[in-house]
Amino acid sequence: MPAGKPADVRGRVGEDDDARGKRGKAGAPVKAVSQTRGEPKRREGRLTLQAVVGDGEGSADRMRSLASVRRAREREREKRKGSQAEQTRAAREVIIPDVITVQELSNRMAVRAVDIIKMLMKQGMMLKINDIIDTDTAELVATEFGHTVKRVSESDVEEGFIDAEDHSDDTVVRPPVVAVMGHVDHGKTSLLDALRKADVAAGEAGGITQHIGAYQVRLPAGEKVTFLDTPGHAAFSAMRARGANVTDIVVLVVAADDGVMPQTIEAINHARAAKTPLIVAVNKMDKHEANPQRIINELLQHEVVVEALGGDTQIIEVSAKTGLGLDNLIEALLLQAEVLDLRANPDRTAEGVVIEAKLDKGRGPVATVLVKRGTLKRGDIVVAGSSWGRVRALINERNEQLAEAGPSEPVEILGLDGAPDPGDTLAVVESDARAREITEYRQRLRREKMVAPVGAVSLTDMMSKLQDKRLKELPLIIKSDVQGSTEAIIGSLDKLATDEVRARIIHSGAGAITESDVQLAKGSNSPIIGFNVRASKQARDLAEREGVEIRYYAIIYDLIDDIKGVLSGMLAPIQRETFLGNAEVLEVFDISKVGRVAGCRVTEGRVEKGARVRILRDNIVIQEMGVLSTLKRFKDEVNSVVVGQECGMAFNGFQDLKAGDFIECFTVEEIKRTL
Ligand SMILES: Nc1nc2c(ncn2[C@@H]2O[C@H](COP(=O)(O)OP(=O)(O)OP(=O)(O)O)[C@@H](O)[C@H]2O)c(=O)[nH]1
Repeated sequence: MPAGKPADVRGRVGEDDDARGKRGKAGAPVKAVSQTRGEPKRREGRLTLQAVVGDGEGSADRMRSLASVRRAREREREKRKGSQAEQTRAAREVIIPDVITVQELSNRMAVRAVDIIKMLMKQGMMLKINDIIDTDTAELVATEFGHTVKRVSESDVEEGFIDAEDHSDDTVVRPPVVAVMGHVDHGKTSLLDALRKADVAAGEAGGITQHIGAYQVRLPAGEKVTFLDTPGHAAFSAMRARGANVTDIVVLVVAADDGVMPQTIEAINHARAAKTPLIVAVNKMDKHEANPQRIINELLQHEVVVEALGGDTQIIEVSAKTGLGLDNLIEALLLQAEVLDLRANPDRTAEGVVIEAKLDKGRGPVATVLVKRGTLKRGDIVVAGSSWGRVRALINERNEQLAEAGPSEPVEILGLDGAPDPGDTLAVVESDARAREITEYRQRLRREKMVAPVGAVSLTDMMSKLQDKRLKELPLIIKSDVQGSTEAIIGSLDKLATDEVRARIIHSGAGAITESDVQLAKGSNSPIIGFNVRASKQARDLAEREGVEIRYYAIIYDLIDDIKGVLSGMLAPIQRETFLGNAEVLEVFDISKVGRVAGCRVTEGRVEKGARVRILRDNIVIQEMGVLSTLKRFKDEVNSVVVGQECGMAFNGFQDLKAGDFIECFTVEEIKRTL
């Protein structure tokens, strides 16, 4: 290596750091820079000075100066050792995820980033502060600095962040969260507006004054109902696609003068896929052409059975225009809520779901959060999606500043450092550091697309899940050019169904594949089948982002054949056993290191190493032993021993083996079944 190289390299790194320092990064790198840059110059200076002010004996002086430099270096090394000892004294357990930036590693080790960069440079790695290093490198660095290392998987960062599954402490009754869905122009918006008026404070000052994505109606008897006030199923399924099921009850609005329409059916399928109960509001009852009976019949065709017909769906006749039946609708909601027994624990750290979020010019990022459990308080440190912040203000739809918000309460929060996405979970964390750790991880995940979208939906995935026997139904969404083909496809798929496996059609219809279909697919874990139709650009993009598979077909036979293949994969394979031979146990020895060894004679057929064995006593199976791993003839390992020959077999873990037992040897073949 040329003599000037190290200084050159150092210089370059110094400049890099310097440049970064100027870009306004933390103070530490800047400080580190001056030292790094100063070091070689100082040394150079001393060298020259010693040489010049010496007693003129040239090379001797030079020798002395070199010696003194050496001593200086010695001292420096000692000093460094000392500081290293200091670091060792402050050794800590450094948590290292799969991927970490130099900066983050430096934070976690409490070591200057520049020192890490220097160390990496010695290993031949030229890295900058924001560069990512892998776990092995990070571990090497951390141990060099005298720390111990705990490796965690990236996703562990989120561990314990949210425990949405544990509802054991959900003891207090909470208001229901209601979404209004239905066909275009059937009166969703009008109904939501009319319902606002049911609020006790609606007429007075302090009524609902701003749209925040949801509002709470307070009823005279003290009950509350929370309405998501973005009508339609787009918002509902967008949230569900992100894994957030905030809606407890769906109000399905059907105009009495129009009846069940394509979007009514879509809404039914969305609610059904989310297992959310429906209440049907037959709207526009003030119109003389209103025909509620017709709607009951049409709903029946879509397996929505109203109470009058022995089903469990409440149907309420209303008019958003005149206010007719709104009391009944609210009563129906409260009744349904009671049946659902909706509960939450208000006395815990809050968790919620983002319903809307925007960047407000004056107020910065604003997110409406529906609190699911716990109580969200001003001052809480929260993480929502890949944003975080300290809650600066909580504002409700009446424009009131709140100190806290409890379960099912929608509130706008200020204080986040960015706008999260609707459907993102919000959770309170204990510290800024924790919040930063989670959001940095999530941002990185987003930036680098390090992993496929969580829970990607594809037929191949399905296949492997099905082989795990976790699923016996194949959920599908089918879109085709005309209703006739949809029906033909569904008819053919139905014929494939057996007692063990079947296709379950989550949603079907004629027309292009829409974003709503993709969201439904994501939320219900089903691939989309397009027959002679294509997905819109937005739907395609969304499918790609969310990892939803769309398969296109032009020939029904191909489609059915593919699905048949997937369903066949769902059938548990048949296990076919082939008998190889029997061996009688003559004597049993305990041999140290090897364990139980049986001296046997093959009485029938043959025994084979690698085949399966079980132990029989008086022709009764007393133990399955798995695979025969040790088979010896005299001293040699052999692969097979035939009838009449003696052999030794080792059996660990079965103490009861006795002379006179028989060892049955067999193979097992898994035979795939087809439909
Ligand atoms: N006569 C009568 N008209 C109604 C009633 N409810 C809504 N309308 C009218 O129906 C039309 C559509 O109502 P919206 O509330 O906008 O319907 P929507 O379902 O929200 O429509 P989109 O937002 O376009 O999906 C409007 O002209 C309303 O005035 C009702 O109860 N009676």
